[in-house]
Amino acid sequence: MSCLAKSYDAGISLSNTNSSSSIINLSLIVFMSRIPSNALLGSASSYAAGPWPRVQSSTFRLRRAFRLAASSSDMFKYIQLDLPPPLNSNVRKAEFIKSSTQIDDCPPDKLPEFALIGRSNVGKSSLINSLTRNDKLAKVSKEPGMTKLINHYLINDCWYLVDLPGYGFAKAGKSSREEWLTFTKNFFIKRENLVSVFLLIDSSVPPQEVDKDCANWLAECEVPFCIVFTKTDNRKKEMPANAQNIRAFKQLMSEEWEELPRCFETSSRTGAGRSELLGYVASLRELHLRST
Ligand SMILES: Nc1nc2c(ncn2[C@@H]2O[C@H](COP(=O)(O)OP(=O)(O)OP(=O)(O)O)[C@@H](O)[C@H]2O)c(=O)[nH]1
Ligand SMILES: [Mg+2]
Repeated sequence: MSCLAKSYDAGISLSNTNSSSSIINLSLIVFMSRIPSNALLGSASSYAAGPWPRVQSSTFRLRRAFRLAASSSDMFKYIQLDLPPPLNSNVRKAEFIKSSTQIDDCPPDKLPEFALIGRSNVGKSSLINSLTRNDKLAKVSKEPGMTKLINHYLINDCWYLVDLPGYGFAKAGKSSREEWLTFTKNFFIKRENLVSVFLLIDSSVPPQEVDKDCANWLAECEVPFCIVFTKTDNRKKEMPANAQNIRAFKQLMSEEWEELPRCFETSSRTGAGRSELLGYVASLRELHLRST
């Protein structure tokens, strides 16, 4: 595979290329190309309260595994690891553990975590309920700004889903936007056991600049993430079709990204994309275990 990465992705792409032997072919793609700082930081700063500090590679163990694969800041490496298929993608048990106002209050154990971020109302809490098949687990509301704290949900007693407050809530004042930034910045930077982030994008509306900015600063912070398009069942009147919105968002990202992070198309109403996302989580957990 040859590709000159223009911007950079500290992500993982999973593809089942060898179904006969039931081996998940885990393609670990690490782009270590220099980011066009004006494009990236310029757009990110349009809604960031301040410059996002770079994350130390030692902060995330999984990330350290990515780093080992790259030898220079202007190269990308493509490594394939053969892993057994995800064995434990079922959700047998899901429980709310706690809400935290700050990182120090989060559960102290080191179980692998997957955090959901995205604009207010994009469907983060609904996705948690859909993944766990429990409509009462996370609070859902038509009104944006429902989730205000870091909420930890323990799955099968061995990993966490983390619901975070949404961004881009127009009615939120400057101080609450800054609060959100401090909140999530700290979470991404300090949380050692954060394996990956799901960046949720509403497929029922055309691409939003703020979502692309969010993807860019996740990359800038070297936070591994995948993109989860939500509400694929929800066709809004007088809006382009969801598939068209998804294509347009990918197109927008491709202007800066040589290779996009892994993408999922989901609906919390119909359960579309649920098993794919859970399979992805299971494989990442396995990789995480191997890298620690
Ligand atoms: N049609 C449809 N509606 C959805 C879907 N997911 C969420 N919604 C609706 O979107 C609204 C917002 O959902 P939430 O899950 O509360 O969104 P959130 O991202 O957690 O919002 P905040 O906590 O405010 O950041 C609710 O009315 C949900 O019923 C989906 O897949 N399809
Ligand atoms: Mg919510």
